[in-house]
Amino acid sequence: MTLTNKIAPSILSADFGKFAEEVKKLEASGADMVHIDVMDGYFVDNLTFGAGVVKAMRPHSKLFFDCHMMVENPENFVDDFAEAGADGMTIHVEATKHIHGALQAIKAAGMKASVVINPGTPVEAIKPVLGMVDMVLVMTVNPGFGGQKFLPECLEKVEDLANIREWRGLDFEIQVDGGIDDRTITLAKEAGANVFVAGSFVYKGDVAENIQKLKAKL
Ligand SMILES: O=C(CO)[C@H](O)[C@H](O)COP(=O)(O)O
Ligand SMILES: [Fe+2]
Repeated sequence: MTLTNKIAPSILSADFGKFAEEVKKLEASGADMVHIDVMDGYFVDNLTFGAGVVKAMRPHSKLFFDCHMMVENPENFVDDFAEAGADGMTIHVEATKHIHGALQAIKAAGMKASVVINPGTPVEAIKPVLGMVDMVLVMTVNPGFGGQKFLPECLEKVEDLANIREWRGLDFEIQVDGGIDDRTITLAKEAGANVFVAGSFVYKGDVAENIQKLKAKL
């Protein structure tokens, strides 16, 4: 199975006053998707934006809108995000009592359905849903804020997921998120990840140049 390597810049580190311009710039700069960090102030200690902002950005880009839902009970937001034009929703196994049903609802709404685990959550917690997801996100920082230090101990879970995928003949992608730069991306790739979220690294300086620096490592 060959999975394409992808760079997913996180607009969490972009200028919140210029999202239309920022997503256009990402498309012109060779980004493969736009990573949209939705935080509710409950699941994590930070509050960002919701479906209204996704809807406002939608006319400005054809890129895949990859919504990382750091919200309690993400199943309550499926219809709003589908209507807003989200392409995929990635939901935390820690945030719902009904992970299987929530993933089913995302698929039924026509979006890609993905699951995410925090640094303290084992792969075992998501084994029952691995056969139904498009992507597994392994957090490499604790969720809530950009600019944190990469946690290398999370890569063991990336390796385990890549092995399970092979044994079971599955085809989900493996994404990493948190502290990805032009050094840590290589560690994550070697562990078996193929989708790389990067916020602070991409937005420190020239966006296009930084995306190319990451792509050069893949
Ligand atoms: O989900 C996130 C935080 O919860 C962000 O996507 C992530 O932190 C990206 O930012 P950086 O590359 O600066 O670590
Ligand atoms: Fe994220």
